[in-house]
Amino acid sequence: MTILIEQPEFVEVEEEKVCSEENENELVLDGGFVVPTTNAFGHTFRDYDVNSERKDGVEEFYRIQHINQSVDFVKRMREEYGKLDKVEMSIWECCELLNEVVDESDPDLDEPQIEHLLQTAEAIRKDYPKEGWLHLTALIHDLGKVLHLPAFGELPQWAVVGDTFPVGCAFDESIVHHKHFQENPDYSNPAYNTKYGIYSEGCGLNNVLMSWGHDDYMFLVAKGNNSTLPSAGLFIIRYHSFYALHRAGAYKHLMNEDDIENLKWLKVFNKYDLYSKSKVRIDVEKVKPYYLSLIEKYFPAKLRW
Ligand SMILES: O[C@H]1[C@H](O)[C@@H](O)[C@H](O)[C@@H](O)[C@H]1O
Ligand SMILES: [Fe+2]
Ligand SMILES: [Fe+2]
Repeated sequence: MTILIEQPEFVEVEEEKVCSEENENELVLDGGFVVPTTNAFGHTFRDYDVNSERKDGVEEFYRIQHINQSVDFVKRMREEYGKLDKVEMSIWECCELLNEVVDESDPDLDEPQIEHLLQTAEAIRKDYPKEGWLHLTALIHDLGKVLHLPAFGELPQWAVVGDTFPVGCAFDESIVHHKHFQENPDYSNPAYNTKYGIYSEGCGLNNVLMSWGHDDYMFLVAKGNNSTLPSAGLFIIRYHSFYALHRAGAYKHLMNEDDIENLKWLKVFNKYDLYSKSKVRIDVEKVKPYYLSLIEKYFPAKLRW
């Protein structure tokens, strides 16, 4: 197994943690973070079928997302947004901008996004106090949602939020509201609808086109601005919405060795991303200096977006 030098080492204690988290009944994460059993609406997390006030809106969101995310669309978006010619601003300015965005795909959260960023980062910081890169990754993982704002072309929600999945090969059954893929043009295209489609065994996720949204965009921003975040941090940003992989274990045949290593950290991260969503507010001014110091360490003062 190759471990890259700048890569944070996944020490054994943490490896055990990941394993114990796989036990469905395990409610307490080592380090003290207590996983709540219900979300702010009194339902279990990520339940897309329960009759909640958000159910219909969320399903409609996924219907449109599944119809429109195709190989052609993704290629166009990556090209357009890879230019990074829309806005110039700092990471913190972007955190503040994100306050304007409410995510229509999320059955568990209807708070402004900055709350979610800080809730995730502070929860993970408590349990992994030494991993500054992980705290910062948590703070910025959803910043790509600014794509929904006018200055970024005001992309519709289906091109910004929601779970992501590969395009160019068959859509896995484990993807939320899978039935709506039937109307996607790629669904009946023989070049794109087989297990491997345009990919090959172990080709590496880096070579796989993912449905377009805030994950891949923020990855392009971090890369394009020469962030020094370790590859596990970049991987978390890029694939945190890829639940078919990190939750259901689908598409493993496309992963390479680096992906397998990085996935361990993504699984750790996901607990905090998902279960820290609550109505508990964080005192922004109090924690701001700490995050500013991390931003300074891993990013330039101004970024191209
Ligand atoms: O609704 C949520 C939300 O959009 C998250 O930001 C995304 O990462 C999740 O995968 C998605 O299910
Ligand atoms: Fe996200
Ligand atoms: Fe998130």
